[in-house]
Amino acid sequence: MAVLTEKNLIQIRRDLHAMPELALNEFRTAAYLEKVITGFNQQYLTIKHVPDLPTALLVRVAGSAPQRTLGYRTDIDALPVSEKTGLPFASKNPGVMHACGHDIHMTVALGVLSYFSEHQPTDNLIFFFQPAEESQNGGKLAYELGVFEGEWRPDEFYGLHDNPDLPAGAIGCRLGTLFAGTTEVNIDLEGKGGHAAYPQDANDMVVAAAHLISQVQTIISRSIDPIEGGVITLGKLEAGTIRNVIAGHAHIEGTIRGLTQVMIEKIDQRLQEVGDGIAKSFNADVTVTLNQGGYLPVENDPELTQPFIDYMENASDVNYIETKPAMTGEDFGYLLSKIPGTMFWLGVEDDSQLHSATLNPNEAAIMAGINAITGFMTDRMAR
Ligand SMILES: CC(=O)N[C@@H](CCC[C@H](N)C(=O)O)C(=O)O
Repeated sequence: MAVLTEKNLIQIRRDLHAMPELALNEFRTAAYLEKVITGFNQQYLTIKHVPDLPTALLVRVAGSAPQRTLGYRTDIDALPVSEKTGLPFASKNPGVMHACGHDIHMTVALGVLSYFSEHQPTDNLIFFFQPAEESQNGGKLAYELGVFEGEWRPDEFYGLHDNPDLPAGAIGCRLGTLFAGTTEVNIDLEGKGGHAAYPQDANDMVVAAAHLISQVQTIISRSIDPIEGGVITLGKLEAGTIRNVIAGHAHIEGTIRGLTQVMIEKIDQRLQEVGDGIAKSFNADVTVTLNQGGYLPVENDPELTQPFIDYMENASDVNYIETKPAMTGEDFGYLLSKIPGTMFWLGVEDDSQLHSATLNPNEAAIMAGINAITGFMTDRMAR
């Protein structure tokens, strides 16, 4: 097959959109990606599987006169969101949706790979199709499995995230921190259930959870420097079974975000303290489980990011926009803590936000993204 056309790419994106899979379960997605890739010119390509991370896929493109190896990473997982776009190619997997645009990410990566499979690069290229970005930190898992050893280790790593707030096809970036680090939070409150009519004989975990949730809101407003900021979102609460039974258990899930590691650790510590305080005042067992995994702040390396920005600012066909740091998280932060590189935004212009059931990225971003990235990589390899 020759380089993928815009028509091929749109079809690929729609196929991928219709078959979203959750973190570490992306088996059909990985098989689809591999099928597309095996249709490319194989002369310069080597495909690598990772037995202990079976939905990961790596492809190496051998350079003609390599001085270095450039890495390009895309994430491939979806979210537990029930799609409400009404699109003809909407998710066929009930309750699961590419609500974060990873279908666009994968399509752009395939487009760039397709280009370099026909136009041999001078440097080596590694494409990493990464499972489990939304949870389970697939990037960290891969790194710890030694996936990037030997000739599979990039010297510099690049990756994008789509952004509905930017015009379709625009490239957004900045020096330094692009995305927050995050900590996943689980809180279990254990008391004593009982009859709704006899609260004196029970220990109500709905009331304890309500107090905990309210107190947690004071961490950002009262303990954190407002100039630095931070976020705690408790997105899930489960407690009780019926109106006239006092709940003896409550379970809360959430996420903490901060732009520095110090900030994340401070918020983590305050959350633990609030949990301990609620345990004492409600005579409950409160277990706060915090897991940062690989979601470190995404730090763009200044030496590599400045040439990236220079290219994007000066390329006649790129709409470059300098962006502010965002409180979204990304486990590419972990990979960038090991291998220097740059993460950037690709504008997909939509009224719906990331993680929304109505997200409908503008597909014009696909070709614009591919052109910007192949252009940048070609320029980078010439230096
Ligand atoms: C870009 C994006 O939306 N990323 C996710 C990453 C999830 C981080 C982690 N699992 C957590 O929830 O703490 C995000 O929610 O920002």
